[in-house]
Amino acid sequence: MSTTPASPSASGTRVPLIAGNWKMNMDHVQGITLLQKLAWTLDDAKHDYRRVEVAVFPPFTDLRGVQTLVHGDDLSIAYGGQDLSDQDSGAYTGDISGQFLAKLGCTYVLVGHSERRTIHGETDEQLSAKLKAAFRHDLVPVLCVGEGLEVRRAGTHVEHTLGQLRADLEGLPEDQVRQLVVAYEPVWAIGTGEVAGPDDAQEMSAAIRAELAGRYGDDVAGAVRVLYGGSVKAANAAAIIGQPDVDGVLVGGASLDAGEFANIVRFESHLTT
Ligand SMILES: O=C[C@H](O)COP(=O)(O)O
Repeated sequence: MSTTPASPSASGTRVPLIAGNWKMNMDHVQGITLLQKLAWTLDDAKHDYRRVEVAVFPPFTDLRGVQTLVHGDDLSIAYGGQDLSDQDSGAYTGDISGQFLAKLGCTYVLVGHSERRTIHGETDEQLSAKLKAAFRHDLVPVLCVGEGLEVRRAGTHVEHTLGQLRADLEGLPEDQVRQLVVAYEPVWAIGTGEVAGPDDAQEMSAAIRAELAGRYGDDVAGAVRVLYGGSVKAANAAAIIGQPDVDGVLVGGASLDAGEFANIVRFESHLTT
């Protein structure tokens, strides 16, 4: 049964978002199978999508198939692109416009994932332009920020991550900032099995929210969802999302297994009361 995907309510209550980033995995056939399995598993568990929102970020080549399945089967799973160009059209070989993602029914788009920052050398200036491009096409950006191991060891991770946030949000109006999702991803914990503890996730999420409150006011800061990403599994998701300033998770490897990802979505059922 479909319901409109959840979003933060007008009262400021933040609906948790469980997002699966498939990265460069799953061709368009495998992607459909994975999404079908995920939807069936969550259906069997009578998952309430208004209570916990679910989104997937497949490779670009999967998006048309994902759109067809989501619409055809009336699924409540949202989806988005893993990146977008800061331009809308033109001679930019290999790039994908936000306009194309919007036309494919994407709700979200990842901006500044650490693999884009490190492997592709994306700068904060480019990411700031990509955020603006996303909003031009009514896409909700999931802005990824976070520090590498050396910065963490030096103890300057909060300052470093807030510096990225400030630079990326440069020039963005308040009404757009309030729609954002921010994902804190300590790079040293991505795909390594190393997980920042729930306290680390809370420390950074609270710092991000305080930064937003200082610049845009409590109302805006209270609306922005802050996710944690880095080796999240069903076994550690509940403790992380249980933190007061953590509003969900951005999952890589574990999102490629429908059963494991569904268990992360159902994190509330693993909470001890
Ligand atoms: O986008 C997802 C993050 O990079 C985390 O990936 P991971 O769960 O495989 O560590």
